[in-house]
Amino acid sequence: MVLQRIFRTVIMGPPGSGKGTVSGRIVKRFGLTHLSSGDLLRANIKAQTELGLLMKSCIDQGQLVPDDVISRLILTEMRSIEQSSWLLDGFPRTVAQAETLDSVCSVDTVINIDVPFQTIKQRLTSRWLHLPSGRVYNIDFNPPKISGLDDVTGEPLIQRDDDTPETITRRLKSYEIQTQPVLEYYRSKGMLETFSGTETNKIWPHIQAFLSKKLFPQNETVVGKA
Ligand SMILES: Nc1nc2c(ncn2[C@@H]2O[C@H](COP(=O)(O)OP(=O)(O)O)[C@@H](O)[C@H]2O)c(=O)[nH]1
Ligand SMILES: Nc1ncnc2c1ncn2[C@@H]1O[C@H](COP(=O)(O)OP(=O)(O)O)[C@@H](O)[C@H]1O
Repeated sequence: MVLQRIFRTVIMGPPGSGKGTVSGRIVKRFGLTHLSSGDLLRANIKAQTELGLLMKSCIDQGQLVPDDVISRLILTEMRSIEQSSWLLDGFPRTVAQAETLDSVCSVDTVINIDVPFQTIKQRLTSRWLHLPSGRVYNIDFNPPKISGLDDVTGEPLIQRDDDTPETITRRLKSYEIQTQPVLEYYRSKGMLETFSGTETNKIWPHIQAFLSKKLFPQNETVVGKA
């Protein structure tokens, strides 16, 4: 499917709401380039860059990394894919970050996945991750074909150091205090589209229909006409 113009979207939601899972589906269905702040930070930690080493303790404690650090990282990455349509996952997480993003580009729409915190807590302790690609699994929801191994590469999966019950509680708190105001920021600009539920498979068809309409308005069926 070829897009007629550059399309930029942000996906938001509390930790564990399914942003990575839905992003994978959006990439597959609409061919947007996925930019994930969490994946970028984890790649830096894995490669033991100076930035990665500095940020690891912050992330493991369930705190947000400083605005200037993550903004620089994301904007550098964004510049390298300037001519592509993209999907930004995990950024912005503060109003200051949203303002920085606004100052460099215009975003077409913001997708907000709204899942109750109680549902999330269960999910995150059984999350498994393929670090190089960011592919996520869950032992209850979408287990890998072979336990502990990535379906595509056969490489080992890991559990994130910040997916412990105590850190999850801290991340949810920081979401409430620092990130929920970003929803208000986008809502007041008329850019926010919220999808609520407890199951990704039920939320996904609505997101897919919404994006189809945004990306390919010419394909919309005209109801009521012969
Ligand atoms: N049980 C269950 N797990 C899900 C569902 N959707 C996603 N997950 C899992 O929940 C965890 C968090 O999802 P993820 O996409 O990583 O969320 P993110 O932190 O918002 O990016 C992963 O282990 C997913 O496989 C769902 O509908 N039900
Ligand atoms: N935009 C951001 N601002 C500050 N910290 C961030 C940002 N994105 C990611 N991080 C850090 O990386 C951690 C993991 O992010 P992510 O993979 O997006 O996790 P989650 O599953 O919590 O949505 C966050 O808890 C935070 O410490």
